[in-house]
Amino acid sequence: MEKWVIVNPAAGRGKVGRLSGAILKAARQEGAKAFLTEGPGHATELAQRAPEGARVVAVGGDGTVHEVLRGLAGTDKVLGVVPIGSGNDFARMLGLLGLPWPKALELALHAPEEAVDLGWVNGEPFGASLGIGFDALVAKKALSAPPFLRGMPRYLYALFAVLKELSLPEARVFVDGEEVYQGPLLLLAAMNGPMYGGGIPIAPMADPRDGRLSVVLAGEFSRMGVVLILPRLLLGRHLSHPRVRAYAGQEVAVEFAHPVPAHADGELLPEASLYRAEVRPLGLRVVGGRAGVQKGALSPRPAGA
Ligand SMILES: Nc1ncnc2c1ncn2[C@@H]1O[C@H](COP(=O)(O)OP(=O)(O)OP(=O)(O)O)[C@@H](O)[C@H]1O
Repeated sequence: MEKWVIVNPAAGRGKVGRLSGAILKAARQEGAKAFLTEGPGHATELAQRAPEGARVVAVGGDGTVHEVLRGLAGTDKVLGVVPIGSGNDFARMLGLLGLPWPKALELALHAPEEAVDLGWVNGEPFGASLGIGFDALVAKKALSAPPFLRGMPRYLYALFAVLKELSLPEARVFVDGEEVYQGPLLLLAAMNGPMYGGGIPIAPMADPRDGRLSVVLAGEFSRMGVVLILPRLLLGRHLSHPRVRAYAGQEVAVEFAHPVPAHADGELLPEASLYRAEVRPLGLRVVGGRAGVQKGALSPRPAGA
């Protein structure tokens, strides 16, 4: 079986770039073909070029994983991950955080594979998360934040800029063909894993092997309501809020009168007024943490050490 390692030097705020020489060398020593991405979209092209049945390892954060996933979803290629990004929610979903990179690479190249559910939305695959509405608006706003703002300050700038001009779209939401909500919508998350946004537990109950998407919907919220629910969201205690609803299903459709932003695994999607998401149960072959746990290979050391 061929093994390809795709390294995004821009991930982890430059950390992967600093480690890239050592990562490429280690991968080649293990008999893998190793590549540095040259820009956005390149990881998808590389993953598409890998032969059928190959194991393709993404080295970076959720953006890198998503790009590789776009290149291999629906094939029998196997996805491995070495999580060294600033957002690593897909790796977190697989139980892969907490390994120094050489160990994570060894696991990704040699551990047995397993299967997890695979999400699709409007023809685009997602591994951990689909977010429609507020969180995607914040991600979009962050793209135009002043360049000197990075990390959390950049996120907070975008958050408050979106809050300032908050206007909720009217939506209709269908789960497995049944209309479950009609009204103003702050956000809808259709989740395969429990977290998005770099560790925000939006759907603590999500299980990537249950054959369903966990849907969390926040309806009509005022600006102050958004600010007040944020601490509860960060603690995963938002589901009991009266304006928050949770569902699970194999198909989710969200209809708006106008296009509304959405993201898949944190990457902005083409804006649409209709999002149709579905899950392919155990439709993605991955190298996850379970095999490593069984072999005793996981340790509690910090990631990327
Ligand atoms: N060679 C490159 N130069 C610049 N950007 C690149 C390159 N290769 C890939 N990218 C882009 O880098 C982006 C960030 O990657 P990724 O999300 O994996 O890292 P991250 O540190 O987790 O970033 P984020 O803070 O966005 O979560 C991706 O959207 C990808 O398109």
